[in-house]
Amino acid sequence: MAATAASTMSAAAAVTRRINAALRVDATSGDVAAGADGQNGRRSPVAKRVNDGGGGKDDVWVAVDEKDVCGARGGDGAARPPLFRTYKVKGSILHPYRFLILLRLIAIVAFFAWRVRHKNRDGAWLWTMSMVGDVWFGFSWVLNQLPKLSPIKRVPDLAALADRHSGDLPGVDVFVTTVDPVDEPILYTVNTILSILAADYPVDRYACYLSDDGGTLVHYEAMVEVAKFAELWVPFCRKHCVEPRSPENYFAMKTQAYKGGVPGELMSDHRRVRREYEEFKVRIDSLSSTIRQRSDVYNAKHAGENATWMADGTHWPGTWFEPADNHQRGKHAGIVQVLLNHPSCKPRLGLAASAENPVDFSGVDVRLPMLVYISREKRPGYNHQKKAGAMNVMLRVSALLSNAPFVINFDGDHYVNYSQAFRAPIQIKAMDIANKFGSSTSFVGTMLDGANQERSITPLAVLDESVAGDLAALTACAYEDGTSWGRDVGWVYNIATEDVVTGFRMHQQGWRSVYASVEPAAFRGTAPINLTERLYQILRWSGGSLEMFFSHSNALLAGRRLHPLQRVAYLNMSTYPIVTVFIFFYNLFPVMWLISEQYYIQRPFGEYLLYLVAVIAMIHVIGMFEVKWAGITLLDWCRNEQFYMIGSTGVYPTAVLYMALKLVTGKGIYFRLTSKQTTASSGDKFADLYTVRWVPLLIPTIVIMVVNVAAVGVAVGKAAAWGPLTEPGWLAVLGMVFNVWILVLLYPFALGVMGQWGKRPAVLFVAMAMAVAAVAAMYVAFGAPYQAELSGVAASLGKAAAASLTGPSG
Ligand SMILES: O=c1ccn([C@@H]2O[C@H](COP(=O)(O)OP(=O)(O)O[C@H]3O[C@H](CO)[C@@H](O)[C@H](O)[C@H]3O)[C@@H](O)[C@H]2O)c(=O)[nH]1
Ligand SMILES: [Mn+2]
Repeated sequence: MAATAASTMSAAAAVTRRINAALRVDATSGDVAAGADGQNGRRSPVAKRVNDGGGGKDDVWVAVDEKDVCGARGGDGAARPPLFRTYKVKGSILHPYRFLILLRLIAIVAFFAWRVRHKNRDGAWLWTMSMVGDVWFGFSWVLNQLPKLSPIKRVPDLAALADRHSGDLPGVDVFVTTVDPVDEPILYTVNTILSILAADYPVDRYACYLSDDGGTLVHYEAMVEVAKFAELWVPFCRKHCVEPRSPENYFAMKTQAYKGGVPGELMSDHRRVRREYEEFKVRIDSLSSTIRQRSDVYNAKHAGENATWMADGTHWPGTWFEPADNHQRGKHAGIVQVLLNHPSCKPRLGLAASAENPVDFSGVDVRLPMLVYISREKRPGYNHQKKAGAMNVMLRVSALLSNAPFVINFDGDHYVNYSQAFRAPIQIKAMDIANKFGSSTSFVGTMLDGANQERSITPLAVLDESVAGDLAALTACAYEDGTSWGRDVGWVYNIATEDVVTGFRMHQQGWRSVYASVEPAAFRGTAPINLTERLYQILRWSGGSLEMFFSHSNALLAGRRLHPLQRVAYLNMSTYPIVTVFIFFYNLFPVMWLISEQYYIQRPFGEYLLYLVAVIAMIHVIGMFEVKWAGITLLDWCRNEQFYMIGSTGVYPTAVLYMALKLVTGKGIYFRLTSKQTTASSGDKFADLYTVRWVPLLIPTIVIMVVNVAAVGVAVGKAAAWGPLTEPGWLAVLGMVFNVWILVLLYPFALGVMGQWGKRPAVLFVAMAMAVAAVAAMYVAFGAPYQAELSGVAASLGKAAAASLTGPSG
């Protein structure tokens, strides 16, 4: 059942992170695009586009009839389309899927019963260990499978909301975090901010905050540049309804259907804006050297100084290029700068085309939303709590400046991919209100307005002295001393995955979450393509998950407000790495077989094999069903399987080891920031893929690869020594299938550690073939005669094959 479990969990892993995503409080990951054809009677142009965009999936999803749920009647008595629709997987797919799950459950139980009845006498310890592993495999599979029994998604009709509640959309505070202009390339962050500033949401109802944990002047001045460039970019987006509104991604796109109102002007406007964007990028790129040069000039005038200077000729309060006291990483003052103040409530139209303004904005609202730069104070001796600490500072500062009832969070490398995305969660909230209080449009409107009234503070026109003092206090490290921040208030501290735990706390308190999907995908982000970087990232995630299990945020300890299936999902989320310890040892099992041929995991072998094949086949068929509605391709799924095997041979067992050490020694895990690139300016966007950084984390997987290549070699040797048609011969070949399977799963890893050579996979195949041939030859020359002599040909070969079959099957 080892093999079963491996694949059980491969499917599990794919979904684990997805579960995580669905449970996140921040909207950044809470959305996966999988459009469905809304069968609403009425379709506005936007709705139509949305539906067409996601077309072709209605062979999987059917709308749930919600008449009585959402009361499709407006206050005026006229029938209205619902604000969003709920879809479930249609019966002809769902029923066989559930039936298979039941069947597999029965098969597993039968398998356990059979194994218990056929206890191994020799090698009892091996048998016992593998039983423990199998029980855990089965249990974790159930944890993973249960929450997926009834897939549901909700698709908001954004146009319906625009029609009914556009006047009373509530306030939203948008938080962006960044740390380092190099590790997290500043170009990403700049695009994140621009995509937010250009979002299709009432400009006077949202504000954008950037938290810069590096406290660098480069980031601050980049935001000054962004505020300037936004005056062109945002009205351009509005005028031509472009998507997506992150310029880098927009300009990288091929042609698309025009959605704006003045197609005739697109060409020239596009050309103009593109040129401006290129110049803007050059300025962003050279910020670092511009600031250095400026600082050199000022420092020359002030003998003995080595400061970093702002454009206005004053010292930058944050970190300096040349670290100095109070101006270095981890030790500098707090900074809050409002770069764009809150706009007026009335639209302000732009200027007609002229010599200075080549782009005609005469019919376009040119207001921009509020933009604030924050760098919290840093002092030695404080645990700054990474992103969670930054988020909590933003919560406080925004409470003073805009105090919106809703927040959305982006990492510095995420962006808004669909400009209407901010409306979707609001829409679902509106629906929620309608379900509770009835669906009179104007009444729901006042309720949403009510939510907005929580904005008790009128936006500040100017930041006077007293506000500046308050802001300084709110960004100070000492502010949270002796308070509940990080425990019962705000983002949760002392955990590597603050997002998951914060979401968990909210669910625990009775907050409900909804899985909404829009087409095109609402938000997008980047993932590291460098192998080492990616492994460290999933090490942080899996380590954080285990920490969660061994903290008071354990799902078993949550109160009754947590939905039972949510509890199961969180249990799965916080225990998923454990199973890989068993997978790891199963993968190493061929070692036994190389040393000696005396080991069995289970007898009688034929039946054991039959059970294995059955449960493995079933898990894959179940996975195929999930692929159907997950909106991923078969290739995506295969890649997921591969990456899961890579993670479970090195990273996840390491996370378990770390956790065990932490429990014993009380020392936590140091988790580092995911570096987004190593080759900052090398033009080749795949350069990172071919950079190997040797770290101990790579070793376990390499060992497993070597062991399995050797096992293949021995199997080939056996087949050659005894002839492939003899019983020992074909058993050896059969056993090899499992080793090859492991190697296929680890193939991307092998390419990854080859670095530049990875561009030529043929090299890998040749090297593998040579290694296999060498081991086979060695076996024929030394191994076969020795073993034949030692234990008698027939007996030994039967067992050897058994070991090779069970060994790698994890
Ligand atoms: O001291 C710090 C460290 C990190 N960050 C920010 O936190 C975000 C996430 O950090 P990153 O290293 O990029 O982690 P990822 O694994 O890519 O991020 C995922 O996983 C994290 C931990 O679960 C979540 O916080 C993120 O939202 C989620 O996107 C980035 O915007 C960072 O700028 C800070 O603001 N301050
Ligand atoms: Mn990230």
